[in-house]
Amino acid sequence: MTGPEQRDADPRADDPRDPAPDERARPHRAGPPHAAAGRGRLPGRPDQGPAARGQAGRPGAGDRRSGMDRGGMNRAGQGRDARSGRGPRPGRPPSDPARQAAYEAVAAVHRDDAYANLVLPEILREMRLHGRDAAFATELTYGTLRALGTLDLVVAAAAGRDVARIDPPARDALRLGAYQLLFTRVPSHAAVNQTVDLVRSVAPGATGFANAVMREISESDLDTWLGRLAPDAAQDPVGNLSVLHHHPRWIVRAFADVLGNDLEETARLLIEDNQPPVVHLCARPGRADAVDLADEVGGLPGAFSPYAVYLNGGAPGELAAIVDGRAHVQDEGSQLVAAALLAAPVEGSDARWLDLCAGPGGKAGLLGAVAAQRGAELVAVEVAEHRARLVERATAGMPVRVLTTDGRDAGRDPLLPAGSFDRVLVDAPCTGLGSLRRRPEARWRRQPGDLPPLTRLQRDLLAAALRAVRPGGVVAYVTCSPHMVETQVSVTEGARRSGVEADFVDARTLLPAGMPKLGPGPTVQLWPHRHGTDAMFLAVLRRAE
Ligand SMILES: C[S@@+](CC[C@H](N)C(=O)[O-])C[C@H]1O[C@@H](n2cnc3c(N)ncnc32)[C@H](O)[C@@H]1O
Repeated sequence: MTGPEQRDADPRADDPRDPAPDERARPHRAGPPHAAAGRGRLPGRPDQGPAARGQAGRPGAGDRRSGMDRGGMNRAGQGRDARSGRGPRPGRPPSDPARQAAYEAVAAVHRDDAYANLVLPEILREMRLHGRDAAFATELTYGTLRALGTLDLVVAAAAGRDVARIDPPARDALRLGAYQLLFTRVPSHAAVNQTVDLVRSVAPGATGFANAVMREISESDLDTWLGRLAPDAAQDPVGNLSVLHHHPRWIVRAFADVLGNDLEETARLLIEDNQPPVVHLCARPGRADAVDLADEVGGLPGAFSPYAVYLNGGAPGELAAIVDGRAHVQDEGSQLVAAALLAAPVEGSDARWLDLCAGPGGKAGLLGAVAAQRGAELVAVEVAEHRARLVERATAGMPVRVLTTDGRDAGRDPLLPAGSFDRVLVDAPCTGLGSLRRRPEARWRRQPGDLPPLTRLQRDLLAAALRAVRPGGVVAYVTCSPHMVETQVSVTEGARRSGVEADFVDARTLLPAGMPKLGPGPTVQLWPHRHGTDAMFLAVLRRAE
């Protein structure tokens, strides 16, 4: 992806809400966003086997580069040369290239803390996989990682032991095999044989074990396994949803809390979270018009944001409009919350805007484009040096000044003086639970223990924003998480601790007319299953005169 929203190894491990670089647009669904098919089989493809597909493109042992060459960095920012996992052994019969690629990606995610959306494209490139093979490898990787918790229950039940007690290479191969058996149309015999071949090449001692486990899994279909393994819906509804829809229990609980404990709606959200999102473009104001851009790229104008275009397919990074800076890849929800900051009425001066958490620059790209139209200047603050450079790239040619500094110092830092900005955006670092569609492994990596440090940061950043905004000016507080403690609690606490008097603006009035299901206000929570966007939260505060 060439757009500014590309995520890299993330020092803050915050909300990776942006479209994944390898993400391909999926066909747009007509009509309002709706719950997709339940827990049935996902689209797979008939297995052709390595013989039918030929061996072209399979790298020999000599072609294999070290893990460091692909996938680059892990979450800790370490190179992958320290990887300890086993690749296929020379001379052993490897499985087919698509499955091999998926195995390598899943293993890198678990072994090296890699991000699937970064590591998989590298592996596909290295293995020279394209077309159907690349699509199959992507489906296997993303599907396996999304459904991991449920797959692990199945593998453990079939193996008669917890997955923690299975050798990691065999465990990852079995997870991929179970996914093929239960979630795709790959014929059972092919899923079993290919998985056993894969285990033979990565964990030869476990070949017989893998064969037995795969055969046991293949004895029952997904519904039967779920019926056996999911807690009873009447006794433990959250646990039941957690297994049925492959989300950790604490995340299901958090979503249900925000959705008023409506478990049917919670299920619709979980189902939507398991779908790859449609890729959205933002037609940059003054540089492109959304309707014209939709024509140009063969997409559809967005349902809500005046800047949004839904892509129908293809690689967004290759589009001329992206390459020449007329558009960038950005979820429609992100566009809406950035535009809401600009829609809030302010009296008097309106030329100094601040983006307090700007990297990698998606919203700064939109705010900067409007600043150019309105004769304003945007100061974009980002604490991480390399992300600040991404903001510069995303806002090239716009009236944007990028500062690499800590946003918590706003209102004290002479470069960000108190009471000097007319509009301030706090797009706070968060758990990213609102964009689980985009990062298949994220739901299993995130832990409740991530919340306290993030919420402290959120409150401090909001307090700094309230110090930096002038009386009568507005602050938009945004997260890509619907978790109550990151939204309502952080806003209330941040505002209280700032010592600055401020009032809520009804954020619903700042969104396009006719948007459905925005709740009672004054804050707004967007949802994938209601609006087709990431689950963005928006609160708008006006500093008292
Ligand atoms: C949710 S992301 C912002 C996304 C961005 N607004 C966009 O639309 O592309 C949060 C950003 O805040 C940055 N950040 C974290 N702590 C910060 C701090 N104390 N001051 C400034 N930026 C910070 C992170 O590095 C990260 O780039």
